[in-house]
Amino acid sequence: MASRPSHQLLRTAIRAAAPRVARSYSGLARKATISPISSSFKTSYRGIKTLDFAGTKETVYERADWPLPKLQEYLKNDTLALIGYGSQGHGQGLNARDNGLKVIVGVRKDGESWRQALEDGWVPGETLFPIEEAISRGTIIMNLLSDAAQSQTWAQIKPLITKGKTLYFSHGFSVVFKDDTHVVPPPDVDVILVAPKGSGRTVRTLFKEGRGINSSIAVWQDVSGKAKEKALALAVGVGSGYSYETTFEKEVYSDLYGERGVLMGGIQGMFRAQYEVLRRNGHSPSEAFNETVEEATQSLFPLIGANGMDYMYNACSTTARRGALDWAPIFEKANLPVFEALYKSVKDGTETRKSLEFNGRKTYREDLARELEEINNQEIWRAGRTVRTLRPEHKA
Ligand SMILES: NC(=O)C1=CN([C@@H]2O[C@H](COP(=O)(O)OP(=O)(O)OC[C@H]3O[C@@H](n4cnc5c(N)ncnc54)[C@H](OP(=O)(O)O)[C@@H]3O)[C@@H](O)[C@H]2O)C=CC1
Ligand SMILES: CC[C@](O)(C(C)=O)C(=O)O
Ligand SMILES: [Mg+2]
Ligand SMILES: [Mg+2]
Repeated sequence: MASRPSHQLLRTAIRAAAPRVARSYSGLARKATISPISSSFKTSYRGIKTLDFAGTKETVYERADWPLPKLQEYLKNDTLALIGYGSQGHGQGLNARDNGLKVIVGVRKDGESWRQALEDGWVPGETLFPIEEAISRGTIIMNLLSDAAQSQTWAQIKPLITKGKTLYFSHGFSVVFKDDTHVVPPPDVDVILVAPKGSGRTVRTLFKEGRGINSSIAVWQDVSGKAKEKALALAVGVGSGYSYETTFEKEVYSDLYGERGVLMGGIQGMFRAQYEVLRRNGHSPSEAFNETVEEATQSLFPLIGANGMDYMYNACSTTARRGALDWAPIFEKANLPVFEALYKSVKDGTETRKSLEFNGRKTYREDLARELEEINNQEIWRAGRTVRTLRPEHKA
């Protein structure tokens, strides 16, 4: 088994570093007029950590740096204007509201998002407004419109983002690909990024479980000198457990790449290819589905998630281990050129332009829904629906 730091070791390292961190945060505590941070370190442990990630030292910021009273105090004069109410708007908005922050939502009046916001308890005229009005009322403008809509609405939105406000994104897309999106923030506002590394639905469920999503944070423009601090506070506010520092560029390249690759497109393609070959060789739909998707998602992938690849291998037969070890490099070699092509397509803006064109259409919702319905009707996923009905938790 690969070695990893024990919790005991981690706790010892954290205790040893606590006084140094407490000192470095005492200045911050004074500026923010909050109770001295050193006292909270007596009861909670150090939130900021330098950890060794496979030989590279990186800094990770933890929620423990921002106990709720400190977070609320820090943002007490701010109104978070959350623009857009898709998956992230829902997750981040409800978490920030539950954290006691002042949050308002801005969406198109009477659109689908308006309806969903109403369902989640946002109140028209109090916490729910048309986009322009929400931006005017907010101090921290959280642009959570779809990436295509961020570009389309920029000309109307930009003049409302006045000096002293903070512009917040959850993706580096709009500002990094400015030649295509034309999103160039005003020079007199802080521009920050908090990008949860997971679906907005998970941002919400992990928060409700008392856990937190991993997020990337970055600063594009620091006018106040406090942009990073704000990003860290907001990351906690919207439900992050751990924040990893990056740049807008690195975030958008890795994110567009990952979702097209292993996270979504790659895994879909791999599942389908394996299933098809099983079917061509006379295996039944249930057998092909169980051996491809059900076992992966219900048994083996959670083992990787919990304890790593070696753990999953060791939980499988020696027969499986031998064969998988032999075939892994073959898959790696076959996939490497595909991933190289994908990264290039991301970095040169091809993926951005395709996304802007497609998701900028008036019919983007129906067009996406139509394609997803086609997938839903593929035999593999139809077979999956029946397999899932047999799960104990399934309710007829
Ligand atoms: N989905 C996720 O889990 C993640 C998303 N992100 C990033 O977060 C941001 C938000 O993404 P997500 O939550 O998925 O939202 P979506 O991409 O699903 O966008 C939905 C929102 O955009 C609005 N919208 C779309 N077109 C327009 C338009 N022309 N004018 C005004 N509003 C429009 C919709 O309003 P209406 O209902 O009125 O059409 C809705 O509120 C993006 O930058 C994304 O990359 C980052 C991490 C994960
Ligand atoms: C993997 C898709 C994602 O990047 C995400 C949930 O993190 C997205 O854009 O939705
Ligand atoms: Mg993404
Ligand atoms: Mg992502």
